[in-house]
Amino acid sequence: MKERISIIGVPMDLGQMRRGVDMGPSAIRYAGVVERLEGLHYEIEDKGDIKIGRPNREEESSSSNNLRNLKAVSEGNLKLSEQVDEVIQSGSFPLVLGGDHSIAIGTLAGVSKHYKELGVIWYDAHGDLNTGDTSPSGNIHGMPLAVSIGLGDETLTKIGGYTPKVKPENIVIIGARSLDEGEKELIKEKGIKVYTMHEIDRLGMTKVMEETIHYLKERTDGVHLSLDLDGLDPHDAPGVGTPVIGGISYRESHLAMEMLAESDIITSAEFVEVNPILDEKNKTATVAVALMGSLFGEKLL
Ligand SMILES: NC(=[NH2+])NCCC[C@H](N)C(=O)O
Ligand SMILES: [Mn+2]
Ligand SMILES: [Mn+2]
Repeated sequence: MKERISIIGVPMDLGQMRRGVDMGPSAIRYAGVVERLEGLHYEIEDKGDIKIGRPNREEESSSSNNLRNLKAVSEGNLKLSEQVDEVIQSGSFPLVLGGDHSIAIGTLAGVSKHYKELGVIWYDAHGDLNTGDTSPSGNIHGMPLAVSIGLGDETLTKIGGYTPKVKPENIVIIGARSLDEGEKELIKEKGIKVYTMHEIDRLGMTKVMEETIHYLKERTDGVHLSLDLDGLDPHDAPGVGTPVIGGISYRESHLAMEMLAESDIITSAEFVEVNPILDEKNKTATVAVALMGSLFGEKLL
């Protein structure tokens, strides 16, 4: 892992309907992310927050493409992609704090320029593989993984000036338990590797992570971790906008992060969907920071 970590906050809440997730970066900072990682002897640079515009009501309501707030979401993601690109160029590790999951579009647009065969671990209850055509909600936070493999509206797929960002065979989804019909079809059609809760129960997290790490090590030259806090069970991470019961536990998640730290394959990361308004005393942000600790090598002894 690199010695310097650059934190980028993205106060984005326009990729879904529940306000408050724009305060995620503040909640994560308040939970002590900088101190925690400094304690692990990294040099931390907090780049502050990307400015996210407000949607123009008229413009958005006149568009009929099933992509809510498309303009403001794509503009925010363009700025994010530029920041992430700069951070990597400066030799630092980009750690992006969300914000709803639509920001993965910008993160991946910035990261992927630097790798020929970028791998992605998508730790999430959802597949986020919808397009405007398949989305039941029109919420762009349900679309970033599809966008990153080049599917969906050009305004999103072209961010960064190239498409696609990731090959479907370089993706591993972990924790899935809520997939829309179109997403299920896409997973089969593209051969995307998925560990649903069924496989996690059956194999155990140790085996799931061993297989994931082995799989990605063989075929990629960098791996981005996109961790949606709703991948965890809502008991452990209640402050999320689209909770789904029966999720990955706090313990299993720590184990997963520790195994990633040992493997040394992660080259960028983002933690998304922390919504302090829906949270219980900042529990979800605190869990996010604890997981970052493990991801960056924290050990008890
Ligand atoms: N990043 C997330 N929390 N995504 C939830 C997506 C939910 C649903 N599949 C949709 O497309 O609307
Ligand atoms: Mn999710
Ligand atoms: Mn997600």
